[in-house]
Amino acid sequence: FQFLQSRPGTVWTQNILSLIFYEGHRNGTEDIVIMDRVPWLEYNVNNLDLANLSSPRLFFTHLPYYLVPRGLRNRRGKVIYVARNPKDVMVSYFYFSKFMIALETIPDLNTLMERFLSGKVVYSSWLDHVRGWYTHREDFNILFLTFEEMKKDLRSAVLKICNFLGKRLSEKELDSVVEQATFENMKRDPRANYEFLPDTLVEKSKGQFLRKGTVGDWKKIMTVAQSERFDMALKEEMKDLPFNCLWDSNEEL
Ligand SMILES: Nc1ncnc2c1ncn2[C@@H]1O[C@H](COP(=O)(O)OS(=O)(=O)O)[C@@H](OP(=O)(O)O)[C@H]1O
Repeated sequence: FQFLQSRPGTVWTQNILSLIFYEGHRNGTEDIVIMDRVPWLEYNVNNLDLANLSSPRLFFTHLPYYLVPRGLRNRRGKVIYVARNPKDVMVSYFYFSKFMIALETIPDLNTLMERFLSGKVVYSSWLDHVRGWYTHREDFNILFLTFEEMKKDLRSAVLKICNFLGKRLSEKELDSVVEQATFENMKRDPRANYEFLPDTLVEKSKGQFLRKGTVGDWKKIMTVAQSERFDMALKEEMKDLPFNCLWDSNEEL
């Protein structure tokens, strides 16, 4: 199982899980898109028979902790929660909303920022989402990861996932997972780059699902005033959560 909020690196983690668990995905002999390898829990897009998927069943979701299946509360099933610097999440979503036809295009960043901070966005408040999952962590068998640590040391992140899920890979297999999960290689992999999305869902001239894949892109688009407004709304609230790395000022671009 895997649980995430919107734009934190879902597709990235889906791909890592597919590469870890499916040899045919890893060695390129099978051509199954990651959406079918690790399907969406709350929205069965491709009408898969979810109950009868082979074990271990892998899903992704963007749901808050209180909406996921009750069985997970008894630590039946494992949860990987991936968090990302909320400024990067918001900026990524800003571009994503132009690209996805079903999402309302938000005209400017200030408008999005106020909605983002008050939770009036898809999947609701970033802060409540992260805080909810973190404060209820004892109820779940859960591993917290950040986009930033995955970016800094992908190999260690993949190893953490393998250890958590009890999957042993050889050094060679691990190298292959890490290599294929880099941003550049995922962009080239038609099973992972989401270019399979039809024109009825996305406006391809307006962007890409895998856009930049960097840490700190917010610095290029948010003004100092916007960043301060963001800090004021979130930093105090987050001081008891162990996600300070998300705010590290040494983030690379
Ligand atoms: N391999 C790899 N390395 C680094 N970054 C990656 C990778 N794969 C996806 N991404 C980036 O993740 C962002 C998309 O997030 P999600 O997949 O969570 O989007 S969604 O919620 O499912 O719509 C989006 O971020 P931005 O580029 O900042 O927009 C993707 O580019």
